[in-house]
Amino acid sequence: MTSAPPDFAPLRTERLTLRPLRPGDAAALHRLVNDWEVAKTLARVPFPYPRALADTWIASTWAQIEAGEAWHLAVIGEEGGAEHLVGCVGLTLARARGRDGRTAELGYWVGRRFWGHGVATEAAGRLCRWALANLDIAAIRASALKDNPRSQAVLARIGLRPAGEGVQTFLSRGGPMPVLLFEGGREEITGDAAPPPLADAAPPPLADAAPPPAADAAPPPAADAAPPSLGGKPVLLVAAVALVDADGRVLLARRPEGKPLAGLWEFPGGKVKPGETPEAALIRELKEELDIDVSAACLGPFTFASHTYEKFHLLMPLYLCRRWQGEVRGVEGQALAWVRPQKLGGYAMPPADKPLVAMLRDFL
Ligand SMILES: Nc1nc2c([nH]c(=O)n2[C@H]2C[C@H](O)[C@@H](COP(=O)(O)OP(=O)(O)OP(=O)(O)O)O2)c(=O)[nH]1
Repeated sequence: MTSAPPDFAPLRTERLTLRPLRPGDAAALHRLVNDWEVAKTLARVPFPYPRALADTWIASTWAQIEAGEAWHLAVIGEEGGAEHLVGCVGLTLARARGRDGRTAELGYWVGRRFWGHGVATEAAGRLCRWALANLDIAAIRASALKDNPRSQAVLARIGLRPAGEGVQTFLSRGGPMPVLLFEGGREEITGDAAPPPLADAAPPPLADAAPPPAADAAPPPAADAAPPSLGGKPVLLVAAVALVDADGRVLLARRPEGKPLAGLWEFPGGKVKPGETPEAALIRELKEELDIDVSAACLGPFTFASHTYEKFHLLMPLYLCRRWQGEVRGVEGQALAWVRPQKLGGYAMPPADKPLVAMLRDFL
């Protein structure tokens, strides 16, 4: 069994820290969970809860994090400058793949004296968003006892939706109990079925912001001309690139937690700012995001995406680039993957990218 704490950077929320459990948490954990009001809501917790079980369980959570099987974390709050254990939250990878990919099972409990403050929603929501952005999962499942409306409300607030009923064995209750099942995908939980264009990305002009007057130029648009829109939605112009290395592999970058569509893999790039050309935007983005220098001459127009999201219409020229200067690195801490064209389909990507992947596979 693992004897060193797992390598896991704590997750923070406004009021809480989620970090691996420590041996020193065992006494507080035992005190909080060896409470009938808490234990009776939990399937895998016996009651009474033996003190020694706290030590064994903490050690087993380390091994599970190291193995990439489950992430059970201590929820730590602060009171009067001192840290204290408030509860636990965990996600366990399901063995079987669901329809859209792997799923993880969510569980949590909060010590009775911390009830009623939104702790479970804050901690479980944070862990779910982290997991969707960093693990290879497409959905999260959970269950709550039929007679536990508080927990059902927490799951609904995180974005999980009812998914039927079931029966589960509860150690604490000594037998099978009826439960309600819940499930949520990336869109429900991260709330970005449709990433809104950010304020600074308000529909960029498709031409230069202030074209120099020229004698033979076409007449400027009337001052009250509507901003570019397609199908009644503002246009979001994004420039992206398929960087191809000497082995013919394509670079994908993972959208980090906090951004719309977090956890999906994309072609590096970003929004074209007012007054920029797509090439200039890409050169800037590649420096900012990957620390490489690319010249416009090395950006070959390849194809484009035209996709209607709920709040905007995305127009995204995709360039091909085989030459750049510098070592590619994820400056913003984003995960990167060099992927063989035939394997691109195995990466969850934004809906707009699906046709691009098929074209790249055929072309490369
Ligand atoms: N870069 C990139 N964006 C994509 C792809 N597919 C896709 O739908 N998009 C969408 C997601 C976003 O709504 C938008 C890109 O916006 P972004 O927020 O990543 O742009 P940015 O890098 O300028 O971000 P920021 O500085 O404003 O945070 O385009 C893709 O393959 N690459």
